[in-house]
Amino acid sequence: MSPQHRLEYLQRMIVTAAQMRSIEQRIFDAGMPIAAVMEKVSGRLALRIQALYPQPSTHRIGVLVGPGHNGGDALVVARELYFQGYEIMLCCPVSRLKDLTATHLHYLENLGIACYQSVDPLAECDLLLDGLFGFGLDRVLTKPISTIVDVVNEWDIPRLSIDLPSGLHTDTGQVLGTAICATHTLCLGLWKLGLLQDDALHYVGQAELIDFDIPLADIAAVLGEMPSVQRVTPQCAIAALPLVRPASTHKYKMGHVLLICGSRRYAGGALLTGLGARASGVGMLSIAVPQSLKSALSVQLPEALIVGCPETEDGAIAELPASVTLSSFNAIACGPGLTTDATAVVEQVLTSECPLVLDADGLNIVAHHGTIPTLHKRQAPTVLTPHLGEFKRLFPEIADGMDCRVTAVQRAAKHSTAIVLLKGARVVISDPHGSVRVNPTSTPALARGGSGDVLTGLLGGLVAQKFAAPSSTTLLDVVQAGTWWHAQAGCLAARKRTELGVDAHTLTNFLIPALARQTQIGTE
Ligand SMILES: NC(=O)C1=CN([C@@H]2O[C@H](COP(=O)(O)OP(=O)(O)OC[C@H]3O[C@@H](n4cnc5c(N)ncnc54)[C@H](O)[C@@H]3O)[C@@H](O)[C@H]2O)[C@@H](O)CC1
Ligand SMILES: [K+]
Repeated sequence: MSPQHRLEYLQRMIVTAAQMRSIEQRIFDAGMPIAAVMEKVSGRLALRIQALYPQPSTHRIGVLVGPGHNGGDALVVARELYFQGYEIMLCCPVSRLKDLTATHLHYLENLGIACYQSVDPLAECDLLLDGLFGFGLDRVLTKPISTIVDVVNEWDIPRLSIDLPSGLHTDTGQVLGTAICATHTLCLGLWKLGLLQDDALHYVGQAELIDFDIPLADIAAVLGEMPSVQRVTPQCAIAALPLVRPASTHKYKMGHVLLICGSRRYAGGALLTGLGARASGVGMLSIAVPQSLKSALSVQLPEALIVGCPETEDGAIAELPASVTLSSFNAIACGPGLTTDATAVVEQVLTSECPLVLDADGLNIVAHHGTIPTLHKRQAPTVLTPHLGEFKRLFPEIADGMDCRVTAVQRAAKHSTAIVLLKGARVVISDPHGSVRVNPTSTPALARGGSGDVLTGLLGGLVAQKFAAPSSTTLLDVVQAGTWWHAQAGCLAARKRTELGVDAHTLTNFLIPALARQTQIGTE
């Protein structure tokens, strides 16, 4: 495998602490000495740290040393940086160290490097390395370590965590008492699940993977040939998008999506969903809205077929006109701006045999009817796109006390037989078989009213294209690709316009530029 393919493969992998330990054990059992692995890891860490924090602007580095091999890594990095001319100060608040860690500490002390139990002498450093705990952390931090963590978090000094910020649970990303709030996290070998949990993001800072040549066979032996939990990468997202259209195609072969959205109260939801669907490249776009929105929407989306529907007194869609045949569409996306008055329409689409993307009030109506029994009656695939509040309404038993978004979404998808996409800073998507995708790149600029409507439209258009023509791309692939694309548009818009400047309408204008940019990168 070429280095580029290896890197792409590693970027997709996610491990729990138990899986990492099994992989590590296989390497040791095969004959690689533990000390040699530590040297290798730390050599690569030291190179990266020098690139991120070059001399002379960074000169004095404080190193927090814990009892295990995370502390050992930190000591070997400290030794290498010392020989590169950095001034090193150690803080090791524990007396019982693992043997290898103790040996390295002994050598550093013999080199004349000062090691303190207190952290106070490190207050004037230019950079702090956090080697207190890695994936071996198994309980809540207590004094004096918890105090040290709290003290350094107050200092105005960059903090670089080795493997993961000390104090974070490796799998759930939850804070065990307190945790280092890192500027950078250099994750070793394989991405730890906890770094992809929303609760952890405040602590993780800029995260990077440091490859240390774990044999792929050992990864596959533990995670499987097709690991069920994966990160979304640009390559796999781009591969699932309908970018190359057959030369002799026509509009009906490129999918026909029906959007059902909007109400007099939430007229904008229909437009944003429509603009998202338009960007998907779908061959035909039909939008069912309350009759009173029809003329305004026709002006704003001239290429779409706008279907005016009878309205309730409050201006919600009362029913679909008899002229609409649901089975003639390749996909339906339903929900944004509907209000819960549109119950009859949602019931109607649920009984259709058309692939369905459900969002917003579409989800609330399903939750009201009982999620699992309602979805079990469906013949065609369903994609649910809840935010956390909607997820709790849809799956109250699963959401109750959930500490890991990945396992919660996995369970929700299995129980409901739908694809479940849980929105958040790190969107998690699972199919009913338990295959999970986590989108690792996004922007808080997307935390804004209407950006979900854009996603629903985009997904609707992509799903319609998938079902319009036979393809080997799975529905999960399509949903992860749409999620990635939406996030990339947010990132590009935030770069050009600041995070404040990414209203949902603006976001739709960045969908195509973001894709154009990424596909050039992806094919280079
Ligand atoms: N997986 C791998 O292949 C490699 C792992 N390495 C490093 O080794 C680390 C894992 O090493 P370890 O297994 O020694 O684990 P850690 O270094 O994370 O620490 C575990 C030690 O801390 C103690 N401990 C756990 N929670 C505590 C708490 N709240 N308060 C006080 N003590 C606590 C444990 O009893 C144990 O002695 C990784 O994160 C990484 O930095 C690298 O050295 C080399 C390669
Ligand atoms: K650490």
